[in-house]
Amino acid sequence: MKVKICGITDLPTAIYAASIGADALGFVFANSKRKITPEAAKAIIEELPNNVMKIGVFVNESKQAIDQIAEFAGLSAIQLHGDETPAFCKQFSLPVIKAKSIETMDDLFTIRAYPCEYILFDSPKGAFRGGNGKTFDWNVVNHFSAPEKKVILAGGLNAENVQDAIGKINPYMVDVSSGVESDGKKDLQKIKQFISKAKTINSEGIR
Ligand SMILES: O=C(O)c1ccccc1N[C@@H]1O[C@H](COP(=O)(O)O)[C@@H](O)[C@H]1O
Repeated sequence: MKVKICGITDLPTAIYAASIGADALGFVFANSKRKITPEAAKAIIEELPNNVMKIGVFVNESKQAIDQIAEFAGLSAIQLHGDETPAFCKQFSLPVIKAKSIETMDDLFTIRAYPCEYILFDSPKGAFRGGNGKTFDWNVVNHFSAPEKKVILAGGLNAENVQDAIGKINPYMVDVSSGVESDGKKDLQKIKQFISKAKTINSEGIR
């Protein structure tokens, strides 16, 4: 199972997560308690191995700003976590992850129209557009099928629930932010536990 650790704001955490198997790291450029400047993200990204995906998280940002930050910081993919349309998502040369808040089955119809390689299922928005540490009803998405898309599961995941989530949904990747923090800061022990749990379960949900 692939793992993304989101909301990276410092180099030691990024290096540690990459060294123990994180496949992707997320840098939030949107309004968030984890917001990072393009300069700080660039300084971290320059030190990371090539095989780790460097994902920029944006909410209702302009294409021009996204392109500028992506090139400056050295991003390898773009996560659009706001109200971006399918036409907006189509314009980028980097891979796009379109995030969708899931409440009812209707939310699954709209996501199929997005011309994106990746779709990300998250909880309904809270104080911020994402990163609120809340789960959603996984039953809504556990029969979702779109063979041409890679599904990323997010929203309130942690070391205690990630194996159940994988067993139920069998996503391409799991994404966590709040669930690997203590007192609002990334917790290396929690990152280690999360990655270890996510990577010791197969697609049939067998540990
Ligand atoms: O992490 C944030 O602060 C954030 C802010 C704005 C948009 C998205 C954000 N993060 C994404 O939110 C989900 C769920 O995170 P959590 O594990 O429930 O805290 C995840 O996709 C993050 O990439």
